[in-house]
Amino acid sequence: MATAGKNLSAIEKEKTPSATLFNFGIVVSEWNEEITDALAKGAKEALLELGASSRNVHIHSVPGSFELALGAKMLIDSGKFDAIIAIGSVIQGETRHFEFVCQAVAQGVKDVTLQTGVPVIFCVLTDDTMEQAKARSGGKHGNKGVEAAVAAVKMAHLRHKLGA
Ligand SMILES: Nc1c(NC[C@H](O)[C@H](O)[C@H](O)CO)[nH]c(=O)[nH]c1=O
Ligand SMILES: CC(=O)[C@@H](O)COP(=O)(O)O
Repeated sequence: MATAGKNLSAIEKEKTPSATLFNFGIVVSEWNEEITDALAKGAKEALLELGASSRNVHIHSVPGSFELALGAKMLIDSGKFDAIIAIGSVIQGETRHFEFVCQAVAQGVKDVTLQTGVPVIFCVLTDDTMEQAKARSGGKHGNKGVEAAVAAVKMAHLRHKLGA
């Protein structure tokens, strides 16, 4: 199912554990900050709705999506977080730079989460247009930050349950 068939802001509370026990780091790209700020707001609000306390949700910014993987690794290395949400918005420009940034951030986030064993949730919009990005950061398709928050809680809970 494509995003168009989903409400990214839907939280199925009966299927989502409590966030009360966990500490969350959110690393946010400054590029397209209208979009990334909206994603971060949605993610934080969802974490609080799921029981996290505000003092256990820490938001840090990086210049662009390419830096998200290293930013996530820095937060993980602090030893303070049970899960990380990596937030970015990459929008196609005139050149192939879009392809390289998208590939780098996807690969980088995957590498960091697998190397460390700490959940790093990929909340990076990769859109052709600003309109598509707006639709997925609080617009007609909901907010991908909410979806990412739910994923972060589920993965933190699974890691805690398995003692991983
Ligand atoms: N064009 C976008 C970028 N580009 C910047 C890179 O992410 C990176 O910060 C730079 O190459 C320096 O290393 N970043 C986005 O997040 N979104 C874009 O649309
Ligand atoms: C994703 C990008 O880096 C891109 O937005 C930059 O724009 P351009 O390809 O026109 O240089």
